[in-house]
Amino acid sequence: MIYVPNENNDPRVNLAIENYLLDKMKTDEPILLFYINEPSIIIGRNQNTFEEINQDYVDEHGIHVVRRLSGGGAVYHDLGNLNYSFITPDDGNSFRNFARFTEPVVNALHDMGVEGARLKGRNDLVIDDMKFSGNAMYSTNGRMYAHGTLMLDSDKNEVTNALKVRKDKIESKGIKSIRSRVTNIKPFLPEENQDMTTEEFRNEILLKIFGVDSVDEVNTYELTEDDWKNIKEYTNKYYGNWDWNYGHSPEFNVERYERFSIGSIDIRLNVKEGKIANAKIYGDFFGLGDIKDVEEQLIGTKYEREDLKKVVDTIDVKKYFGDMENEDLFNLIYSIK
Ligand SMILES: Nc1ncnc2c1ncn2[C@@H]1O[C@H](COP(=O)(O)OC(=O)CCCC[C@@H]2CCSS2)[C@@H](O)[C@H]1O
Repeated sequence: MIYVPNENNDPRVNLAIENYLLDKMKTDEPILLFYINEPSIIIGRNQNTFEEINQDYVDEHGIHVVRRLSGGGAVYHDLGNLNYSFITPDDGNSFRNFARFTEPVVNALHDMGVEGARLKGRNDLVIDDMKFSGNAMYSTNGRMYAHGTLMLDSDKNEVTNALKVRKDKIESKGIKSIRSRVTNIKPFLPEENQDMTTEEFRNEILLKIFGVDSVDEVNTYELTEDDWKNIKEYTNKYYGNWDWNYGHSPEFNVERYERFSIGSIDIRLNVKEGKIANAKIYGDFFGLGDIKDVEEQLIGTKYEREDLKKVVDTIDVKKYFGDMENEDLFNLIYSIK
């Protein structure tokens, strides 16, 4: 096994490193990568980002939103969460065999005194039936990775707040995350280890997985300047790019209705690849202009705060709707009440 040290905390970079190692480091030896992310939501490959996150909350708290290659549901990461990733050749028997890759981690946890840790169901690690680790896999061109989270000391409130589904009705063909009771590992560690940092926890797990007493004994590969050049490309092209993180979502519909002093407004949007593909506005308001003009102005706009705000600000709302403000229209289309 080869260990690739990594102290990066940016989820866009971390997922790029993992993707790069999968594509380019063609070795038969399993590679072990760890990463710790700043507050972020990591969306499953086939999910609808718009549906999985609380966008207003995410914007207010500067939480990253990044889509990964592996399937499964959305998870929340912060600096109290350690992610591990085994990158290996795909022998054809390991895909969906979660036990194969979670076993070394579960054993490491047992060695550290977390006795109750075990695999439950398809892809969860639990203690007392409470989840502390979600796992997923991705396979391409004869190579695969199996990765998982380890909630050592995450902010559990944030897990709920950031992942809260938007209140407005969004119909989608995406896969919904399974909501489960979560726990941190920390309270289950022996008392003398409960003040461990996430990095110290990582180093312990590393030693246990390699079965050695010191980091010097771990077979290590340091990323080179050339590796970094490639990793930056992956970051820009995918994980740092709105089109991948949001635009890749399945098509969905948004329906918003509100009664204003000028009458009711009912907006129906169809969003494809993250952009408004169709817009219909109904209601009993008295408009001067043809509402079709407004619908056409909305078409092609990204269903995203800044772009949408720019477009809505150019609309002469008084002409089309009567006594209301551009902000009212924006909030109706986008914000959560
Ligand atoms: N960090 C973390 N760890 C464990 N469980 C979590 C976490 N965040 C949220 N959840 C819970 O899991 C469900 C989603 O479970 P679900 O089974 O739908 O999805 C997963 O587990 C996917 C795991 C992906 C792991 C990757 C590893 C490196 S990058 S991300 C969510 O609704 C919460 O209840």
